[in-house]
Amino acid sequence: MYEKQKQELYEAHMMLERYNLVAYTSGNISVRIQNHVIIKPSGVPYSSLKPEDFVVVDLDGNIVEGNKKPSVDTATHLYLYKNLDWVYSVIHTHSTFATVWAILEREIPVLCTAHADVFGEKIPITEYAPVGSEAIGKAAMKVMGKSGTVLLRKHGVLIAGTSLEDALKKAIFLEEVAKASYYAILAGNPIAMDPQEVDKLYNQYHTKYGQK
Ligand SMILES: O=C(CO)[C@@H](O)[C@H](O)COP(=O)(O)O
Repeated sequence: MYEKQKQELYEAHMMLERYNLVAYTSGNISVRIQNHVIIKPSGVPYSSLKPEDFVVVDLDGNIVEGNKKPSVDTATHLYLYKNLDWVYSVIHTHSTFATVWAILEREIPVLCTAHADVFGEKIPITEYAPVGSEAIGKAAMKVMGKSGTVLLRKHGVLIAGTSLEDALKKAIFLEEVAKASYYAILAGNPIAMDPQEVDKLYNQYHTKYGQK
């Protein structure tokens, strides 16, 4: 089933590795196709991951196809798909600088234009939630805004996207923004951007930037 989508999902996982957003087995991506979700198998190192390893589950978490155990974060991903109809891809990472903010239990304020462009709001942080159930998804939804991007307290990052490409882009830019903001705070006392300017940049970026 879904050979093309499994190949795309495999390549997306390789992108996470290429951008140094994951290490060894950490993190995972899923995509939704109608009532099915394709997700990374649990605990398989990126170096030995293959497209045919990906697991197809239904929205209740029952395995539809695959001979490996699905990601330990499957319930988290499914919670977002079941509760947010615009979500077609979910990414979880422990990307280093974003996780530093999560460990420090601090949301990321909007300090630079790249943050305003892509996310259009601060990156919020969830309450602490344990791995392995819907708890992380529930905690994420309590604080999630229009960016679909949250820091998981003491854990890492959770991103909801309208597509695999949208979620990947946010995962990559989040780490860039988390890194620049971390260094800015280390070096001085940066001031958060004016909310009106943030809205303006966000709207411009999402309606005019690139090949639109
Ligand atoms: O954060 C966690 C577990 O604490 C996960 O992201 C693991 O890092 C990857 O789990 P699998 O997707 O391989 O089950």
